[in-house]
Amino acid sequence: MSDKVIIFDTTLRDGEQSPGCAMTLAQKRRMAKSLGALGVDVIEAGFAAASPDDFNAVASIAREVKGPTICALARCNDNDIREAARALEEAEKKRIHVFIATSPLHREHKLKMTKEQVIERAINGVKLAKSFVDDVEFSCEDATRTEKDYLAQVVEAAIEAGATTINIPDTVGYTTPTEMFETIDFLKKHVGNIEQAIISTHCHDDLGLAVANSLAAVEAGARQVECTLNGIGERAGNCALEEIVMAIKTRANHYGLDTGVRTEQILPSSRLLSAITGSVVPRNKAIIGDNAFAHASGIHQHGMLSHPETYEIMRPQSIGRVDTSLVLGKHSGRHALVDKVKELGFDAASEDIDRIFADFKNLADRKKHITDADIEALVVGQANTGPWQLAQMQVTSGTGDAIASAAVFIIGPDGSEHREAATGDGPVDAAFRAIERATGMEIHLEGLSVNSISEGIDAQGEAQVRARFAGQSFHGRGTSTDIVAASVSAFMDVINRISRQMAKAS
Ligand SMILES: CC(=O)SCCNC(=O)CCNC(=O)[C@H](O)C(C)(C)COP(=O)(O)OP(=O)(O)OC[C@H]1O[C@@H](n2cnc3c(N)ncnc32)[C@H](O)[C@@H]1OP(=O)(O)O
Ligand SMILES: CC(C)C(=O)C(=O)O
Repeated sequence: MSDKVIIFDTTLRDGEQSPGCAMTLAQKRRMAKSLGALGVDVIEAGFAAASPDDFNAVASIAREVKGPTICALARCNDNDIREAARALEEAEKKRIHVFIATSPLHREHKLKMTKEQVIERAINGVKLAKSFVDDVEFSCEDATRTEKDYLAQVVEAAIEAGATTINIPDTVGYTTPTEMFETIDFLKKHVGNIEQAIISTHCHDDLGLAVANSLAAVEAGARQVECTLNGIGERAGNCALEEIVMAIKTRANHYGLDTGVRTEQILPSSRLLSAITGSVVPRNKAIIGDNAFAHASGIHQHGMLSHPETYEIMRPQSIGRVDTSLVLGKHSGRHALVDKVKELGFDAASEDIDRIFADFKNLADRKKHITDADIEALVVGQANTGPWQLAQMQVTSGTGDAIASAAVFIIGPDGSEHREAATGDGPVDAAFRAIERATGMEIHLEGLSVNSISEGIDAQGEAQVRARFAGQSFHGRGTSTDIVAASVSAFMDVINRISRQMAKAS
């Protein structure tokens, strides 16, 4: 049996079936290219018969995305299969995926078909698909609630009719890892021609078991896993691509298997999907959540500083993240604090670490987010203000042809008054330019993010600015109920940190 697990991505088909995740044609094409770069083996591009837009999405992905096999889903009905074949015409490598439900519930209440009628529809569907393409996948929808003997009969008939991949979906996320293992094992033992097809699995996450069930199927001999980026999909979602891929990679010592995924592309692809669908990844989400490689407690931070493997089973770079983050807060200890003091450019050996640590603990008890500027203020023993003061600011912006502009009035370190104005791509850009003019500092902006730190229409926004000046990195933070004011305050924070550093060095 091969030791490669085929990664079948269904973000654009099952993923799009999650409420709120509908994508436009252009967004699907962009996502498909990203999936190609990620190195998935199969992209299920859509359900061609569902709508003209779905048809066009499958057709354009088939035309444009080279590398992965492009797949289209179809019911066991002539029109769906013909539409799938037509949409796939220009694909370099193509697959038609036909399915029909096999469980008693679906047969009796939904399809209103007998066992024999379902088998007949499955055979006819696979044969028709086979008349268009060599690569035919057949799925027994709701397989995990289907009588095992009957499931084996359907699978055998589908392979006999020409299916080259047999998918065993846990359509409603009902099964358990042990049951999934037993189901695949049963099929291997009771389907005479099973060796002629690749066994696949497609698990939903209704009980939070999609990845565990997929891994159990793989342990039993499945060599294709169907999954979606960020785990999006019907209801609670599908098996998350990033989780299954990293589980197989990280526990290669256990599974002895591999995928062809370029894992360092996981985070960029995941972020693209979030941006496109607008669905935010929870902070604690495995692999891709903001906290997945963040450490906040002192004992863990000390371990991480001593050896990253103490508390990390994967390196953040392996999924495309720049680095681990040690987040300073009320649970941090002295080791992490000293590390941060050094990172900020101070000579920790000559600082009064006992005093700084005591002040830090006091501050952390009162403040949720401790920033670099806070630590710097603790080290230099001064409040995090000045020497530049923003006395006044006015911005204008609008839509269409309106030009964003800003005027600032800034008091310099020696009490001098600086009034400047500038235009920009938006009010924030205009304000930053005006501040640069007023202070005479040219800042290379590397990033700006604004997050809400409280709830409601009067929520506080927290802006974080990352910038470079004279080859050094600086961070600034600002808060306000006005996001332009928060951004400007963060930029002023950067200006002041640079000035303080320059004053100290001179
Ligand atoms: C588990 C899964 O994720 S399966 C994929 C689910 N995805 C989707 O449904 C998204 C795309 N679907 C659609 O756009 C629409 O449902 C369409 C265009 C496919 C069909 O629309 P309609 O013809 O209006 O049918 P509707 O969706 O209301 O009902 C489904 C019909 O397909 C039949 N059907 C369902 N599954 C299958 C199947 N695998 N093979 C054959 N027939 C099937 C149902 O019995 C029902 O038939 P009926 O109209 O004769 O009663
Ligand atoms: C069509 C099949 C594979 C499916 O999406 C499911 O059963 O969940």
